[in-house]
Amino acid sequence: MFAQDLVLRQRTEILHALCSSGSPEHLERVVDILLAHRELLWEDYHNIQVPGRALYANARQLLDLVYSKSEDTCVLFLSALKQVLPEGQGAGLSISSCSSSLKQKEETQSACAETLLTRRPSLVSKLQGCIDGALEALAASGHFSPADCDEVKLPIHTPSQQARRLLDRIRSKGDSAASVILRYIQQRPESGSTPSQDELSLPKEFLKYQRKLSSSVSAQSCILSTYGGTSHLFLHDIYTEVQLELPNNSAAVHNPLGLEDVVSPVGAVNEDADAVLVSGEAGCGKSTLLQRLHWLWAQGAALQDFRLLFPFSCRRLNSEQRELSVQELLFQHCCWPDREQEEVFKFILDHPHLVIFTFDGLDEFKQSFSDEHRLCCPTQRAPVHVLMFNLIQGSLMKGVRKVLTSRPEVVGPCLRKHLRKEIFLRGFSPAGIECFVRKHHGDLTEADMVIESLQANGALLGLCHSPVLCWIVSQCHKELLGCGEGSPQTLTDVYLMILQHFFLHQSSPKTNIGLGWLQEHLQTVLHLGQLAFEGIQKTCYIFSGADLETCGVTEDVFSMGFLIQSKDMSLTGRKRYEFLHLTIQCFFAALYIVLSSNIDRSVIPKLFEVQDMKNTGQSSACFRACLHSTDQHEEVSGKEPTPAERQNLQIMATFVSGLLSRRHQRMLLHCCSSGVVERRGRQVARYLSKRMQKHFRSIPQPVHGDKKSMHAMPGFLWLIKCIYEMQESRIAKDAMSKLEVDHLKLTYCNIGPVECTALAYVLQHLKNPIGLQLDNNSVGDVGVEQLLPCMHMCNSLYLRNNNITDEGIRKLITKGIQCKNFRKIALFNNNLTDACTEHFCQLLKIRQDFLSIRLGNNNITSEGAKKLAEGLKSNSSLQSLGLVGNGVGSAGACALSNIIRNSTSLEELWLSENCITRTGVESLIQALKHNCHVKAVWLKTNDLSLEEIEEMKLRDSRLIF
Ligand SMILES: Nc1ncnc2c1ncn2[C@@H]1O[C@H](COP(=O)(O)OP(=O)(O)OP(=O)(O)O)[C@@H](O)[C@H]1O
Repeated sequence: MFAQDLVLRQRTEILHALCSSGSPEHLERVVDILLAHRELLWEDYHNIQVPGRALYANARQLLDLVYSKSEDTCVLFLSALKQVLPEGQGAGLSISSCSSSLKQKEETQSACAETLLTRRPSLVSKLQGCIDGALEALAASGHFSPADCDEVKLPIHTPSQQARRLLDRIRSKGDSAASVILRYIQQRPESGSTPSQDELSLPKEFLKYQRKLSSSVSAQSCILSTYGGTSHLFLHDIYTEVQLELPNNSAAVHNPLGLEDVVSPVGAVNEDADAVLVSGEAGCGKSTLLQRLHWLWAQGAALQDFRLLFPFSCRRLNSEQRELSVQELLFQHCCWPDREQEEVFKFILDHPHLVIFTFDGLDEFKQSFSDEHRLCCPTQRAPVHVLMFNLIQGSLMKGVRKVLTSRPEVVGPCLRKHLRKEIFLRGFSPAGIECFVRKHHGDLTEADMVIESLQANGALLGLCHSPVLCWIVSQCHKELLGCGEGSPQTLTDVYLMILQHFFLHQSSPKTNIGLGWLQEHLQTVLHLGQLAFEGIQKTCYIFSGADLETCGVTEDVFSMGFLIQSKDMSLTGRKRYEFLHLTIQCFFAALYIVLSSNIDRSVIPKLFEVQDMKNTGQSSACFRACLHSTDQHEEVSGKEPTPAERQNLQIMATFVSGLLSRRHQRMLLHCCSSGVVERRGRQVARYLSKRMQKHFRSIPQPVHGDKKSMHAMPGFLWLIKCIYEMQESRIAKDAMSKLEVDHLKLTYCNIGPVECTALAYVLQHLKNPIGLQLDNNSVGDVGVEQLLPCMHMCNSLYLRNNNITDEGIRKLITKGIQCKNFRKIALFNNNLTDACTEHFCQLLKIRQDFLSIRLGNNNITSEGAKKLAEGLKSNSSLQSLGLVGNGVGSAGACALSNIIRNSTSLEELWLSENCITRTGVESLIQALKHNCHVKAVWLKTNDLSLEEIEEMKLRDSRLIF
């Protein structure tokens, strides 16, 4: 449905949403946005805001005007409405399409007055807190009379209305009054991202171009593409905060990063570089985060230091065959200036700090990043990859800020040295999952039921940290709620659910009951599968009509929702298509491998050799050549896969494992002979086992006397995820039977809840218990819960820096108490408070063989220390207690002293950085007099003077300052 229709049909609801509070604020904010985008003219504004007229009448006038203007105006109006209305209030309002055709409005304003208009929404909010100062500045410069000031300050106006009246009055005072107010805001210390000096003299053509680009970016970013196939949804309605972290996420744990921190100075490691990288796994929300930034910029709500934002999609840049200059790249791929191109471009070149580029999906780019081919001249033509790499490293257009997104594997040292900073995107937090589900479901009861069913299924909840999976699960809530015991456990289960969901929506419910639905749609699956499979082989994610035709994909497939029309900011006019999401393309490719009779026997083994490809290059060539009857043989077969391609192949292999698992074989038998299905299933099981054995053999032998320790090699996590997809304990047992290590180290491996599920699934089959070291990952409370099934195989568990809270500890310790092998735990730098010490107290009371508890860098106070002391009182085994960097203070130290006095096991107590004063240390000294077991008490960086330290050192050498 078109936006104009929606404005008409929803007139009553819109009027209610705008006016029911009785305040004109919503209406005025919508008008601000429309004015800023020049969708309303100044006369329109006066026709709407008639003083003394009823609010409803003003709102009706606005609706009439918007409706009578154009589809574009209605699109912007609806999106402004969504932006302005409080959460939930605009839930029922929707939009069906968003046209990106742009109009050029008559340009009459001079530069500063123009800035006041285009920045009206943000200026209204900035001026609210400083109306008096602004009026003083205008009065001092002679632009405002006392009567003007009184008029603005009328007590009936709210602060935001005063700000609007002030801006309205400045309009009639001319450009120099406008420049006074811009300068005033700029000079305020707290003004943040205010207009710079340059803005005061921005050329007219540049401003026009800026407006055109902004409207274009706004139209491109307002709707979320995953909802494009079957329904339309405003990004603003569904966008949910995601977790952003700096590489050393200790700062983020205590101080989460916000969206604007992507370009803020926080975490910058190389001030000379201009490129920021946002990295994260497939489907974790990188493109959506950029889309949100684009949208906020176009609305004047973020990144306002940048006057121009050029959004690029690497996926789309792949199809650019021509050599281009930078100017052509910007204007042809993003937005074309209607006049004075040279002048506009020159201005851009002269003011790089006003410009930001975004490059989405660096991993999808066909060429790997390289800085070998240098290019400095912005008018020189070059292949697009050369241009892009030179822009990123700053040899072209130095000073332009760049935001890149990519999957992590793809970022090599060559790119890394050009990065200002890297930010990890970790998908949704548990609260984010709930928030997303609530936004997705208008119906409260339905949302509650979905949340409840997720909470009852830890594996699925873990998967939902990935926004794309959270979207699938929400989309398929009916299937989810109806499946009872058999609710999805694996990635494959979730993708099968969305497949079934789209198919069921397509046909009559009766015909699809049972396992026959796949058979019914087999031809469609195979056609889409072939398209996906061939695409993956050629690094092709965008398809032409001809590609579709070659694979037999017909028009009726579009309405199902798997394929969407590709967004394109360039104006080629040709229709292109892409899968709803890259992971869906991988899933169809996997279905093709599993179901097609044209697939060569060697494809599955080759797929599982993907990890070796980078070493030999040979397997990849074979894999590429496996495709039956392809013309691209020669073109593609000799080339080594890029890290991103390798990752896609890994995702496909994961799906192939899941599809060929015994639990899904029955469904496949409706489409394939049992011989084929079983043979392929056996092949997968054999290869998984073989790969795992090979992996274990590569672990170096320990030096004599040392424990045998294994640091996970690349591919280990992928292999265990494949094993988990198979859901056959026999395979997990077989794979683990040969692992003989004492310590398994998986630090800095991007381990989240999903990986924890798979780890626990395989580790529970170990022959002997191990130390499991998972420091510096994103395990979180959900991940902790997923690890519980393998706790009995862990003699020590290291979970430093993993975003774990007291709730996670509650579950962990409740289980840990029952696991007799479990004796050591390290939880440095998590989000723990005194509440967790209650559980440790229990553990200490019950387990007289527990050896070490490390709780450094958390938020434990004297109360927590007292609880630990209570537990220690009846414990005779603990040797080491670490509380560095908490806040136990002297009261905490005194409580622990009471324990030290009688302890026969404690050897080391870590109390550095704990605000302990002389009183606390004195009490420790007294306790140590009665104890000869304790070897060291660490007390560095506490509240002690140098003299006190010198004196106390002499009193007991076991105190370490
Ligand atoms: N912050 C968010 N709020 C709401 N939904 C989101 C958010 N992030 C992602 N999604 C949902 O997840 C889908 C996939 O996200 P997105 O395409 O941004 O992931 P990605 O990391 O770019 O994936 P890939 O690396 O495969 O390109 C989106 O289409 C959307 O439905």
